[in-house]
Amino acid sequence: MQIKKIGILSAGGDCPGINAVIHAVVKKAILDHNLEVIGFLDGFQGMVEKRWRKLEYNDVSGIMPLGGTILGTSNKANPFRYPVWENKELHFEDRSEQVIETYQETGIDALICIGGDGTFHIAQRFFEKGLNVIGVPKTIDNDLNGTDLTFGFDSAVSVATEAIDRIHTTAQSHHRAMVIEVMGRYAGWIALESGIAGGGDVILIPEIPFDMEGVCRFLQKRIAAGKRFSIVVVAEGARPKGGDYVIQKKVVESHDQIRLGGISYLVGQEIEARTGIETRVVILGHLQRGGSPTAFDRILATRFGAEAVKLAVQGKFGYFPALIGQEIQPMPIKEAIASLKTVPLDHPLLDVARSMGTYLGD
Ligand SMILES: Nc1ncnc2c1ncn2[C@@H]1O[C@H](COP(=O)(O)OP(=O)(O)OP(=O)(O)O)[C@@H](O)[C@H]1O
Ligand SMILES: O=P(O)(O)OC[C@H]1O[C@](O)(CO)[C@@H](O)[C@@H]1O
Ligand SMILES: [Mg+2]
Repeated sequence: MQIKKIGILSAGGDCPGINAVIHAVVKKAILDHNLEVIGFLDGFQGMVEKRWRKLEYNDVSGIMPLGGTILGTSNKANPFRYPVWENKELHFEDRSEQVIETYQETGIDALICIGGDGTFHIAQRFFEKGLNVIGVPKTIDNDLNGTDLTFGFDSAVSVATEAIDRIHTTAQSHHRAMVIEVMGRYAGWIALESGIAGGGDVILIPEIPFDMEGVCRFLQKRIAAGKRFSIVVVAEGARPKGGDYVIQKKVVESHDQIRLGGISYLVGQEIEARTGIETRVVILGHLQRGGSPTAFDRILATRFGAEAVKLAVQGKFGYFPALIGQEIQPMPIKEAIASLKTVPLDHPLLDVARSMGTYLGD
């Protein structure tokens, strides 16, 4: 089958590099294959509501370094369980048929879905319903299976590392403990990598429930050794042993309703109460998702975008381009959603952190 027209959408949380994917998809589609490209607005919401725009070559000029996504996104619009508010009451409806209608009406031959695990779940269901779907793996969390890396992760780690560097100097000047909370609900990749890059003294990740007493003992030992400040990097999904997540709010329309945030306050309060060390807390939050992608993410996003077009032209539907070692390889979307890619307890970076004298809370 020779394809003539493709659609593209970005769904789930935004992250640096989505525009670099759109840039690559549109350029390669037009330059190498003379395809027409349309972009659906706000993820699957735009397919349900029939909102899209044509993407011409000039529309993507200069967007590579821009954060966010020029198409908009939604992390609530699951067409199979679409949130509908009526008289302030929420109910869910199956709007998947509308997506299929939009796909057919627009005359696209393939749909490129840029997203994380949630988006890939939806994409896989549409693939099983007969749509020609291709995925592009996005998420700052790096928790998608089947690919060594997702784009967005390197940018988030860079932002978090710079923040830790800045916090280091004020911690040092005031002889304080500083607790920095980074994103990562169930996977501690951002905390682990930015913690190592920023020289964190303590790194707490969701995969290793932490011992609060151990954290306090460790900080006191640092003081006894003449280190008058400490940096504690904590993932938002980290939990004390026997304890639970700190939930900031619930988003009722979401598949995973909980939004985490605030574990750093608990850790900071406990440090101050148990050790008397003056402590301050910083939550980086959505700063980690905003702004310009790193050069690494621009290149990875460009490789993914170009490969996604290649997969579409080859008719390799139900697949996404994955980074395996240095190579980009086609991987079934199914593979990516089989389970979440958390930090394995025997991961070499954990050993590296320990060898640097970092305490991991266990
Ligand atoms: N397991 C699932 N099965 C079906 N739909 C899901 C699932 N998880 C999430 N979704 C839906 O997929 C959409 C996007 O999910 P989510 O907000 O987690 O973004 P994502 O694509 O996983 O990217 P990220 O997690 O990086 O933000 C939401 O509409 C959500 O309701
Ligand atoms: O943008 P929202 O809805 O606050 O979601 C925040 C969540 O999304 C992510 O940024 C990406 O999945 C997580 O790290 C974080 O827990
Ligand atoms: Mg997700």
